[in-house]
Parts: sequence; C-alpha cells; structure tokens
Amino acid sequence: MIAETARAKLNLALHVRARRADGYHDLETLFAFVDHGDTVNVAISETPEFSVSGPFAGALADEGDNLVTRAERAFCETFGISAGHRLHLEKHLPVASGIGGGSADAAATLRALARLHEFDLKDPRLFAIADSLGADVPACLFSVTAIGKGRGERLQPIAGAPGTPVLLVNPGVAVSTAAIFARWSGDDGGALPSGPLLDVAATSRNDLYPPARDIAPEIGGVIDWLESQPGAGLVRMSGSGATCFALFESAAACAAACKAAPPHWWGVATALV
Ligand SMILES: C[C@](O)(CO)[C@H](O)COP(=O)(O)OP(=O)(O)OC[C@H]1O[C@@H](n2ccc(N)nc2=O)[C@H](O)[C@@H]1O
Ligand SMILES: Nc1ncnc2c1ncn2[C@@H]1O[C@H](COP(=O)(O)OP(=O)(O)OP(=O)(O)O)[C@@H](O)[C@H]1O
Repeated sequence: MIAETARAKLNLALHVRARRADGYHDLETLFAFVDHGDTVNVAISETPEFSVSGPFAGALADEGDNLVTRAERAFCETFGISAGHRLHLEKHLPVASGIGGGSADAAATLRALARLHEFDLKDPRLFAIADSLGADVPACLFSVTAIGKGRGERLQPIAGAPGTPVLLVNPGVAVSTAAIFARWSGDDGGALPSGPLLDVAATSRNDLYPPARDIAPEIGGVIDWLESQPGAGLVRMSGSGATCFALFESAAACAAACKAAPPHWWGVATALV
C-alpha cells in the first residue's frame, strides 16, 4: 500500500487579473503548503473500492464522483493501467473551504498511483491530468511554494518560509468558488510585487475577499478575530474562502490563539512547509 499526504494549500496572496473567454480567470497567486492535510492510501486490488473516513468524511457522503476516483480513472486511462485499485481517503480538511482539499486529494492520488506503477512524478502526462482536474491540482501535485499564473497552472517555484507558524480557521460555512469569482469586481488586481515570499505576501491582497465576505459575512468576523490575536502577523483569507489564516511569530502564540478560537469554528495550529 502507498500512502500520500494531501497537504492543505494556502494562497498567501491572490490577485485576479482578467476574466477569460473559457469562464476562468487569470490570476497571480502565491501558493504555500502547510504541515496538515488529508491522507490518500492506494493499493492494487481485484475488487476495486473507494472509502472515506475522518472528521469531514460526512461532507462527502453525497459526492457521487469524488476527486480521488476521478483522478484514478484519468490516471488508468492515460497510462493504460488495467489493474483495479483500493482507494482510501482520510478527510481532515473541511470541504469547499479555500484550502484546496479536493485538489490536494486528487494530486495525492496521482502521486500515489505514479509511485505504485513506477512512473516518474515529473512525467508531463501526470501534469496534464492534474491540469484537467482543477485549477489548483497542478500546484498541489508538487506542493511546493510557488508563484502561480494563468488559472494557477503556470508555476514558478520560489523559496519558502518553512517552519513559519500558521493558524487556519474556518467558521463552518462552505462557499462555492464559482459563485465568488462571479462576484469579482472586474478591476485588474495588478501583478504581484517581486521579492522574498513574506515581503510579497505582506504587500499584496486576496482580491476574492470582498466578494466572499459579501456572500458569507462570517468571514469578516474571522479576519477581525485573527487580527486581534497576540503575536499574529499577516492575516488573510485563502483562495475563495471561507478559511482564513494568520502567520505567527512563535508556535506558542499560534497554539494559544488556536485554543482561544470559538468552539464552533474549525481551527488548526500548524506550520508552512
Ligand atoms: C481560487 C483558487 O483556490 C486559488 O488557488 C483556485 O483558483 C480555485 O481552484 P479550484 O477550486 O481547483 O477551481 P476549479 O474547480 O478549477 O474551478 C471552479 C470554478 O471556479 C471558477 N474559477 C476557478 C479558477 C480560476 N482561476 N478562475 C475561475 O473563474 C470557475 O468558474 C470554475 O468553474
Ligand atoms: N475528495 C474531495 N474533497 C473535497 N471536495 C471534493 C472531493 N471530491 C470532490 N469534491 C468536490 O469539490 C468541491 C471543492 O472542494 P475543495 O475542498 O477542493 O474546495 P476548496 O477548498 O474551496 O478548493 P480551492 O481552494 O481549490 O477552491 C467540493 O464542493 C466537493 O463537492
């Protein structure tokens, strides 16, 4: 059996540039990944099956076509694999929450299957499958700190800030990525500034925050709460929300804030990788 971690993705910055004819939007984003995520297990099996466990398994109960099984089908078609697989997903990340849980699961499935069948992780066919499964899946395939352009698939790795303590908080509202983009102002957010990761993050924005807060005002409350926490530095919403994050100067301050979070919020104190 092969196990792969599906790390949560953060958009440390997200500038929306233009709406495209294909319905997507061109972005400039800073992708970073954290030391927390789902787990995907894959093994060859004569009786193919897919199962889910973990705290957010219930949110996927009605999901007919999970991103894990979609990734597996695409992999087998592309690489001509006739064997069946037993797939298991441990779901720790809230669903539809701006931290790319489904995208990370799809990417982890592709990495696990490539290892199982001994294909190179740099095989361009793997990237093409990732690109076909969603805008965040190519970034999740590599799960390294990177600038993303286009709809997020044109990736340029950059030096990260590993070990930086980060608190993730979600108020328990699921928001649709398509609905948030549909409410974007239409004003070009401009290019990201250049420089070291945390300097770029500090001098940029998430352009999806205003439309997300209009749809789910709870997100504004989460940002205000994070900004009031002792030791919090950069505070921002990730992706299309509703998860927001704060970077902290120390792991102790990060853990203390996590403990102080309202009990009905989901929160995890972790670190950038
Ligand atoms: C907002 C981000 O999370 C930033 O990393 C991603 O761009 C969203 O990535 P994702 O969830 O993988 O998105 P997809 O599942 O590919 O797209 C969902 C829907 O969001 C809108 N969408 C998504 C990405 C993008 N660059 N422009 C868009 O307009 C489209 O209406 C699309 O149909
Ligand atoms: N394994 C999966 N985990 C989560 N969502 C899944 C999965 N499979 C399918 N989905 C569907 O994909 C949708 C998007 O889920 P996901 O958790 O990736 O959103 P997100 O965190 O907002 O991602 P992003 O930051 O990429 O916009 C969900 O609403 C759900 O219907």
